Amino acid sequence: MIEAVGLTKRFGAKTAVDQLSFQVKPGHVTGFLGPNGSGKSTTMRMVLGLDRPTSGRVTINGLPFRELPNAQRHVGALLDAKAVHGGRRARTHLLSIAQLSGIPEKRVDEVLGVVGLQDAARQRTKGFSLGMGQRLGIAAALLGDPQVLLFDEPVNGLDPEGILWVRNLMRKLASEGRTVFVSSHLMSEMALTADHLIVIGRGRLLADMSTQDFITHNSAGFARVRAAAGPAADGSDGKTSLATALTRAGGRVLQEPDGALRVTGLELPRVSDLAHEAGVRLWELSPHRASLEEAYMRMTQSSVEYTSTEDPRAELWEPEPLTVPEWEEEAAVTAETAASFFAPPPPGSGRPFLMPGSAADLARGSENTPEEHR
Ligand SMILES: Nc1ncnc2c1ncn2[C@@H]1O[C@H](COP(=O)(O)OP(=O)(O)OP(=O)(O)O)[C@@H](O)[C@H]1O
Repeated sequence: MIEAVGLTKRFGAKTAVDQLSFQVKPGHVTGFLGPNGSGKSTTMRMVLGLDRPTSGRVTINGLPFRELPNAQRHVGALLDAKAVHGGRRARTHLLSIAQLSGIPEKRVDEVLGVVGLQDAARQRTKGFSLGMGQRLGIAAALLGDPQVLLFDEPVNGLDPEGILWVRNLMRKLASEGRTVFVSSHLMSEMALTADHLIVIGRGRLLADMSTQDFITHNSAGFARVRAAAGPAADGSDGKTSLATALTRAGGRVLQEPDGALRVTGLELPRVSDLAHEAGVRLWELSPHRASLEEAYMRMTQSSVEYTSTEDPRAELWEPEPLTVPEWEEEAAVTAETAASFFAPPPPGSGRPFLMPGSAADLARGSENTPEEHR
């Protein structure tokens, strides 16, 4: 088991990892998720004794990595697949690691076979593709047949077949009772691979729960409804009349980019009845589930360190003025609205974790401002 308690790492004024506490248990694939720069690699480096924590501690089976007897035989890791001498052949690279750790030569050929590089064994690694490099890194991690495995972005550069292979390999390693800790920023991939998720943003813990619980807590149901173009029966704008009727009936209404409305808090038949009563014809009424990827993006959005700006194209075009109907403001500003869509708590159990930057946090005042999560 890997255990972090109050783990913190500062680089000068930069706090890369901030009071992280979590456990990674054997027999499971634990996904470690977070946006670019959120502190995943730094955390993994501290687990492996490559960076020293500023405060707090992290142990593997109760001991810091550096105090583990014959650590290389118990812990395998893929951190940076490019950290290989380009002039070396793949087999020679693995053989040198094996010899340093007292691992028999036969094992080198075994792992080359496991990762599908047997035919490239005698090629120099500088000619390797990104995907081949990843496979070689995974082979190195498997050399000592370790009980604890860490993989930093193992599917980087792999084709779909390679991604599927890594997914199955992680699951197989966990099913053998090993501790498997895998970092990624791809929520969709982790949802398929990991049983448990640890999500961080700006070095802080955002979620630590089973993948199933994460899905249940974060993929909210909603209805998509689209008013027919043109005026309603009373001559008013159909979409506005519909949104007003839905909001008055207790629904929460948000505008979709394509002009449809996203409604939570009302059953589909009720939406249909309300549209009928308002004299609005519908072109669409359908049930939907917010995707896990979307929930993850919402959760981590205020923790994203590197964000792009719009390309103004040197003022070659004028942005269109934005008109916000009255009902939209009413629906969008309540804390309940955002909280219920972004992170619906399970019935009777309260909120599972904080959603930095959500309207709910803002409504609570300075207690959880986005600034605090930096
Ligand atoms: N040696 C270092 N010196 C200074 N700052 C560092 C150092 N290593 C990491 N950082 C900073 O710490 C923060 C966390 O970086 P880290 O590489 O751990 O994030 P990450 O989640 O692994 O990102 P990515 O998904 O892009 O790989 C970043 O802001 C990074 O610039």
